[in-house]
Amino acid sequence: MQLHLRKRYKHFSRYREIANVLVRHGFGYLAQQFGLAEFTGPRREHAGSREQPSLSPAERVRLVLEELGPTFIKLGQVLSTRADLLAPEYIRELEKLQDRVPPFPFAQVRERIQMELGQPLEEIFTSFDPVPLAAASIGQVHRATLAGGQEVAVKVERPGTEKTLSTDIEILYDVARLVDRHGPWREFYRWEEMVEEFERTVREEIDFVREGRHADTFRHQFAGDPTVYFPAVHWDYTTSKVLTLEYVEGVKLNALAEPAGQGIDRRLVARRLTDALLKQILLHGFFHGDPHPGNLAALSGDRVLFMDFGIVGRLDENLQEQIGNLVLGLVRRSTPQVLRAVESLGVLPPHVDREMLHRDIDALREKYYEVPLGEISLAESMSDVMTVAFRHRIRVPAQFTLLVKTLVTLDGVAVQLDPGLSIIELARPFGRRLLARRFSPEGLQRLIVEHLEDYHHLFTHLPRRLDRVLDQAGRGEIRIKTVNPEMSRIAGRLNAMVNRLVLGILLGSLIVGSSLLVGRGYTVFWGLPLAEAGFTAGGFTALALIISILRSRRF
Ligand SMILES: Nc1ncnc2c1ncn2[C@@H]1O[C@H](COP(=O)(O)OP(=O)(O)OP(=O)(O)O)[C@@H](O)[C@H]1O
Repeated sequence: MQLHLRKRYKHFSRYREIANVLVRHGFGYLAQQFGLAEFTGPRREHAGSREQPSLSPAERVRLVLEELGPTFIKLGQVLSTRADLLAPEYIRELEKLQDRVPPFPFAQVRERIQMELGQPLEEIFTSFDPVPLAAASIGQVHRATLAGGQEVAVKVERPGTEKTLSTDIEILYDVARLVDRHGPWREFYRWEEMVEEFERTVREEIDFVREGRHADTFRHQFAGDPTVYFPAVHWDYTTSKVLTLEYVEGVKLNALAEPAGQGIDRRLVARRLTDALLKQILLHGFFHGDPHPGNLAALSGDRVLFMDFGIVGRLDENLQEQIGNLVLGLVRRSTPQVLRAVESLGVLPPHVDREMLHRDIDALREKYYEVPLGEISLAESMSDVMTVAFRHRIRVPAQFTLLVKTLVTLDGVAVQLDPGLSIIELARPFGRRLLARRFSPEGLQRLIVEHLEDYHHLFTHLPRRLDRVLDQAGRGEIRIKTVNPEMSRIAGRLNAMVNRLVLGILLGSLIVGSSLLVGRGYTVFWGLPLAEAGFTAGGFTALALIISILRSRRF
């Protein structure tokens, strides 16, 4: 297997780094399969190998990704949402991937701000805390005050992020194409497509203008809602590499340790958070894709603050409809309906064992049949569904897996705040609303208007066509013609074979017949002996037979 030559030399040192990390953690065979073996010496595998027999393969995968830096950490985090692709032990390990890194120096923050905003830091801000509030691999957040007096949180991109990302993504593409062509898993996964999807996600995440727009969208959708809050964006001080947000002080949900701590009603916060996310998912089709407790805080009056809008999920109408069916299924407690919706969401592999799939689906139905709605854990039921998808290699859309991951994260956060909370119970009114919306006069009208042209065509032509068909049926004149292109090819071949057989028999008879007539003195026209005439005819027949065989390329 050969990697693309030009790229190989352009990114030589990075390739070598990746190969060595793989080998060090006992994945030398993978380096080989990914075409990276040439970047490591054969001895290194043993000399540098840090493989610890006590660590499971999943743990070692996590260590590899952590060691390879931001792109691979992100890759691992994205993969941790793909319960349809990876076994549960890998998902659990990848979920642990930490994006905490040492902050980059304040001098670089200052330089970046001046370069991006075109003014020295001191002219824009009256105060700027050089110690970041948080530092991640893509950026770090500083607290500051604008010249106008507004308190802000400034997120600055880590220098070199773009370059490292581009190199790593080029390498990932290169390896993916190679694996698609020769790898052992090419039947099941389209690796290049997966890298494309990943690239789209991370590029979106490192573009702070997009993140700002996401924040604005949420702010707009929840304008006037006193239960949740989304910080405002200071667009004059925002570029793709610097994001300036209104600073909002709250109690992070991961710091809400005491049941009655900090005068906050944990149950109310849990309920409001769940409600807001369900609204985003089921009504707006646009949701916060990373609601972990570090990205959420409680404000006074138990208002929920959302932060970090780098990862958002979008549900197109079709997906929203299927998810709507899923929720309706949950509300009606009809597991078959839930599973039908999931089945129609996914891409079934060509050789799926349908019988086994249905057996698994039945087992799920039985598992949840007797359980009261309020006691069903959303996280558990979703992961059960994803396990079935994984077992049968059903590929589900990335947006759906992000949704599942979001719901599972929400389940964790909300249940920790209020162990008695049931997301499924809270989804019930949305289910009703969805039903009402779908079957309301406006909903039906919208449906009809959307399909008006199709219906118009159908209704204007249908009576005439129906009339003609019924008329023919009445006269017993309906003929059904089946065309099988394979059939006519086989028939053609058979014809040729029979012709050759007939020629062969004719040739045999001519030779035998003519031999019997030799020396008998029988003649045909112009005194030509009959036996010779027979042999001549045999010669021509033999020639025709040879030509026919040669033309059929079956000599
Ligand atoms: N508007 C804000 N007001 C107050 N603090 C904020 C605000 N935005 C971000 N922060 C603080 O900065 C931290 C990191 O912000 P954010 O999550 O956006 O950065 P990140 O680099 O994407 O981090 P991660 O990927 O780990 O979530 C938050 O956890 C919070 O403490």
